[in-house]
Amino acid sequence: MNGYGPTIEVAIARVRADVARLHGELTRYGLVVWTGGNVSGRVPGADLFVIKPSGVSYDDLAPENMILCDLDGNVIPGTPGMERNPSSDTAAHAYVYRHMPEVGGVVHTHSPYAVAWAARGEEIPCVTTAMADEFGGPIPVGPFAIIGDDSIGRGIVETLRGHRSRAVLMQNHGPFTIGASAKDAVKAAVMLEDVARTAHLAREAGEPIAISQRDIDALYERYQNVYGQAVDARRPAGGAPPPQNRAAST
Ligand SMILES: O=C(CO)[C@@H](O)[C@@H](O)COP(=O)(O)O
Repeated sequence: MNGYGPTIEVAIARVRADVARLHGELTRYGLVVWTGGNVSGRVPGADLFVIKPSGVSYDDLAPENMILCDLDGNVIPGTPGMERNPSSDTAAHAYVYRHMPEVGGVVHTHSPYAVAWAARGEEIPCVTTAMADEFGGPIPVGPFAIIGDDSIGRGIVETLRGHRSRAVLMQNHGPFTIGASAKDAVKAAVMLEDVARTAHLAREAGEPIAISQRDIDALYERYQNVYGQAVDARRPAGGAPPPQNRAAST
C-alpha cells in the first residue's frame, strides 16, 4: 500500500491489468513491431496514470511491471515496476492527461499505413462512412516533435483540442490516439490503421469521392449516439436514446 486508500488502490490495480493486457491488442491488430508502441491509462479519481516500461517485450508485460506515474510523468517511488525506465513517451502521455481532463487513455503505435501518411505530413481525408462514424472528419497532422520531452504532448493537445478526431498523425513519427479509457484509445488506434489503409488503397486506384460535411455530421452523430448498445463508456450517463426514439436520429 502507498497511502492512496483502498478505493484508489483498487483503481490502480484495475488500470495496471488493463494497460498490460491491452498491449496484446497492438500486436493482434498488427499495429506495432518489436516494442514500437505504448498504451497508458489514467487512474480514475487520482492524479495518476499507468504506462508500460520502455523497450520491454510485450510478452513480458504484466500488471506488476506496469509503471505508476504522476501527471508530470514522474514515477511514483515505492510502487511495483518503478525499478525500470518508463516508456520514452511518458512525458507526452502526461502532458495529454494534464491538459485534457476528459482523456482516460493514450496510445502510440507505428502502424504502417498511418505512419506512411504521417511521413508525408498529409492528413487522411474523410472518404468512407467508417471514418465519418469513428472520427467525424479527416485525421489531422500534428507538428514534427522530438521524442522525450513535452513537445509531442503539446503537439497532440494543440491538434486534437476541439477536434472530433481522437487520432493525430505526428509528422514523420506516427499516430497518437486518445480515448475515454485505455481500451477506447486502443480502439481508436485500430480503427485509425484501418481507415489509413483503405484511404491509401482507394487513392492508389483513383481519386476517392469526398463525403459532404452534412453527411459526415449525420454519420458521426448516429454512430456516436445511436450505434451499438445504450451502455457505452464514451457516452454520458444514461447512454444512447432508447430504441423508440432512435428512428428520428437515423
Ligand atoms: O516512437 C518511439 C520511438 O521512435 C517510441 O514511442 C517507441 O519505440 C516505443 O518506445 P517505448 O518502448 O514505449 O519507450
